[in-house]
Amino acid sequence: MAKEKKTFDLKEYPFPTEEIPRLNIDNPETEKRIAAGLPVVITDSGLVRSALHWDLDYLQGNIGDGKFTVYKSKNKKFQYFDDKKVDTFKDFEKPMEHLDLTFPEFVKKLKTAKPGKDKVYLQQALNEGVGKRIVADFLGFNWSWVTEQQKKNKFGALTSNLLLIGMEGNVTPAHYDEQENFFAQIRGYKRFILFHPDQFKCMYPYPTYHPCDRQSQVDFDNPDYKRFPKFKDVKGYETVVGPGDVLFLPMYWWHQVESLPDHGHTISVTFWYKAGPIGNVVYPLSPQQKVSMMRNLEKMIHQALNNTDEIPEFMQNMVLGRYT
Ligand SMILES: O=C(O)C(=O)C[C@H](CCCc1ccccc1)C(=O)O
Ligand SMILES: [Zn+2]
Repeated sequence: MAKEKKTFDLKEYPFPTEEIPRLNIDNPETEKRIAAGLPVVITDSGLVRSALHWDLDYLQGNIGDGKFTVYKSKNKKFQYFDDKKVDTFKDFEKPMEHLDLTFPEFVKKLKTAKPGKDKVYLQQALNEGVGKRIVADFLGFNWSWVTEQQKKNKFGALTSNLLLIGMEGNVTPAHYDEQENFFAQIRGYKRFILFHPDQFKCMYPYPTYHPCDRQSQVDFDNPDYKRFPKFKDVKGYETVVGPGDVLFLPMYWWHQVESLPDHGHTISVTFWYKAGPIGNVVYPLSPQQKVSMMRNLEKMIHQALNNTDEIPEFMQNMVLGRYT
């Protein structure tokens, strides 16, 4: 008997979305979608079968007594920013605070946070510093399947497994990553809203030299349609992943991630892979290739002018009235 479809009371956004297919690992369609660079929720993969018992107590007792990267935000949004680019933007206001806490310190903050007060989000790459039972759980992941997918789809090297422990209601605002990602959900429920890379014109990312490079400037909770008029035309895909689900999140696909309110804290692990070799170029270029090209051109102009203040006028002089 098929599992009854779980339904959730989800916040409405001002754009249409379609459901991302949920397919069993043995369904031939699943590998077809991965090969086509399309998102898919893979059920029954057992990818993180050895971690499904993880909860705060178990992790606190076994993850080790090192420090963990924890972000603190005054609101529910945890917008990533690149520390290395902060000083090129004098008036940049950090959207969240970076703390280094022991696991017990993190758990205490998570458990004593008052609603609407500071929220916290642990985001730490799993490395050899963890306790031996966590190492054993990590070795118990379904590495044969995920490594087979890496090879079949000619992904590059595995770069990191990020452990994510978020409070209910935490939001990672819309952004894209330059890596392929198998996102494994261990505990709690996360809503993913995705947009195809060809929606770049509706998402208005920050400039590449900005600390929030790769992040959309549009606030989904209060879109500024004057500055970002094409956001009105955006269309997305969405799903809610629960324990044991794995979302294949293809490189350059935009995504916003929300730990469902009122469903408790969430625990997830990412499997990020570098892009594979480019191979021969086929025309017309794909949206992903065009985004990569735009990034390279922006970086070249930034380097050549060697002055961020001159970039807007330079770019506008090149395009306005000539290509518009
Ligand atoms: O797995 C993904 O790609 C996600 O976006 C998951 C997201 C947290 C990601 C944090 C982050 C964003 C950008 C750079 C480095 C780290 C969540 O689950 O809240
Ligand atoms: Zn991401």
